[in-house]
Amino acid sequence: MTHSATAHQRPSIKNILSIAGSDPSGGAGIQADLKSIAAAGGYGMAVISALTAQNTRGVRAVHVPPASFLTEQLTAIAADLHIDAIKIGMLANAEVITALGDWLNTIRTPTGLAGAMVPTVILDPVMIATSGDSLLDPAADAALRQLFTHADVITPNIPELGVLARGAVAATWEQAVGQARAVAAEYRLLVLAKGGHLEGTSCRDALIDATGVLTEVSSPRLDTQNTHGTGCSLSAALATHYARGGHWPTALAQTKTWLTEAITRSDDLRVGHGHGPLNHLATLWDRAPEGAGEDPMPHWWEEITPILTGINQLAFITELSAGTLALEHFEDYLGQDALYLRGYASVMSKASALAPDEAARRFWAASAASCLEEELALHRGRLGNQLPEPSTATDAYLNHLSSSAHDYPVLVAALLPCFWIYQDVGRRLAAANHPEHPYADWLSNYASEEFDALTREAINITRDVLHHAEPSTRVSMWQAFEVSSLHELGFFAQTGADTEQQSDPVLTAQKAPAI
Ligand SMILES: Nc1ncnc2c1ncn2[C@@H]1O[C@H](COP(=O)(O)OP(=O)(O)OP(=O)(O)O)[C@@H](O)[C@H]1O
Ligand SMILES: Cc1ncc(CO)c(N)n1
Repeated sequence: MTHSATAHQRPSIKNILSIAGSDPSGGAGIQADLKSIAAAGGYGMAVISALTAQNTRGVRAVHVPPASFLTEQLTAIAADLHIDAIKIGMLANAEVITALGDWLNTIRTPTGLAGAMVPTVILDPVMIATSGDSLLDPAADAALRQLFTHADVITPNIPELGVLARGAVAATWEQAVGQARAVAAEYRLLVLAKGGHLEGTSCRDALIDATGVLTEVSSPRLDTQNTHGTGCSLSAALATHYARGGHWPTALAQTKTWLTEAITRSDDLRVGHGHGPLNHLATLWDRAPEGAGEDPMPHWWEEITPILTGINQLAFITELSAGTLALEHFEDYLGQDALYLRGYASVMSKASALAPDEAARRFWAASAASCLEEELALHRGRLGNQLPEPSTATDAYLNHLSSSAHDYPVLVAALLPCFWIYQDVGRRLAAANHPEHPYADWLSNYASEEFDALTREAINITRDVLHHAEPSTRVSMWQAFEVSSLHELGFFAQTGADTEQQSDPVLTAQKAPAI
C-alpha cells in the first residue's frame, strides 16, 4: 500500500522516533525525548544509540552498544511501524553515525529535504552535555557532517554551531545568525540557532536558511540552573509539532511556548543537586486539574496561540484581508469550505443526537441548520452548484471530526475551533473590510453578532461538559480541540496563496495536518 493510499486510515496520533542516548537521571536523551513527544501530543518510539551513566551533575561513563545492534533496532521498527518524524540526538562515534546513515539511506533520498511522504528528520548535533562533558568522539566530526545530508533541520547550541561553522564561539545573536546562515548554505538545510548559551535578558531561537531568518521566537531568560536536557527536549518537541501541523513557524512557536513553561515549572520537581531537568508534563497536568473551580477555557485559548499566529501569518489571510488575494485562490478556498461545511453540519447533527440535555440538543441542531442554509447559500452565490473534489486538508479535518463523534465530550471539543477560530479570524478580516473591498460580502458575513452568540454558547457547552468529565476525558477533549485547531491551520494554508509562493519548500505546509 502506498503512503497516500493509507492517508485516511492513518492513526490520529503521529509516530515520532527518537534515536538518542539514554540518561538514567531522566532529564536528557531518550528519556527527555519521550516525555517531550508525549507533551507535544505524539506517540514516542526510542532507539538507544548509547548508554550514559550520568546524573544532574555530570556524565561518569558512556557505553556504546555495537553499531550493528543500532541497525537491528531501526530495522525492527521500520518493518512494522509507520514513522512520521525522526529526532536524532547523541550518536557517540563514527561507527554509530555511519550505521544510522546507511539505514536512513534506505528510507529517504539524500536530498536534504523531506518530501511529503518520508519522515522529517531533526538532528540535534549533541557534542557536549550541559555539565561540559563530551558526548561525541572528536574523530566523528566528518561522519556527522556527512549525516547532515539526511536532515531537514539541525539544532546546534552556540558552541556546537561554532564548531560546525569552523569559527569561534559566537558572542552575540547576530554572529550566531551569521554562522547559522553559512552552515545552512553549506549543508542545504534549516538551522535552528538557539540563544540559550548567550547572555542577555532574553533567549532567542530562530530557524535560519541560507538567505536568513525564516522565523524567530523569544522568551525571557529564566533564572534557573534547571537546564539539563533543554536542547534534547526542544528538538523532540519540534519534530512532533511539525509532524502534527506541517508548518515550521507554528511548530517552533508551539515548542517555545511549551519549553518556557516547562523550564519555569522545573522548580516543582526535586531531581538531583546539579542542573535539574525540566517539568516536561506540567502543562498537560494543568489541563486535567483535580479540582474544578477554575475556568479552563482561557487556558485552552492561550495554548493554541501559536496556531493562531500561524494562521494570521498565512498569505491567504493577509492577502484576503488586504483584498489582493487572487480570485482563483479564493475560489479554491470557497469550494473546499462548502464541502467542509456540509460535513461539519452533519457532524453537528450527530452532536445534537448525542447531547444529554434539551438546550444542547437544540443548539447543535440549530447550528447545523444555520451552517447549511446561510453559509452554503453564500458559497453557492459565488460558486454555483459546482463543487470540487475534497482536498487532503478537507478530508483530514472531516475525518478527525467524524472519528471524534464516538464520544459526546470529545466531539464537542473537536467542533469548538471552527466556531472560536473562525470568530477570531473573522473579526480581524471584518475590521479590514470596506465597501470597495473585492470580497466585501464575504468579509461582512465573517463577523456578526449572531455568530458571536453561537460561539459563546459553544464555549459554554464545552466548559460545562469539561466540568463534569473524568480527568482522562478532559485530556482527550483538549487533544481533540488542539487537533481541530491544527486542521484549521491546514485548511487555511491549503490554497495556492501559500503552497505556490513559498521560496523554500520546507517551510510550506506540504500536506494538510493529516492527523
Ligand atoms: N535560562 C533559560 N531561560 C529560558 N530559556 C532557556 C534558558 N536556557 C536555555 N533556554 C532555551 O532552551 C532551549 C535550548 O537551548 P540551549 O542553547 O541551552 O540548548 P543546548 O545547550 O543544546 O541544551 P542542553 O542543555 O540540552 O545541552 C532554547 O530554546 C533556549 O532558548
Ligand atoms: C544521553 C544524553 N543526550 C544528550 C545530552 C545533552 O544534554 C545528555 N546530557 N545526555
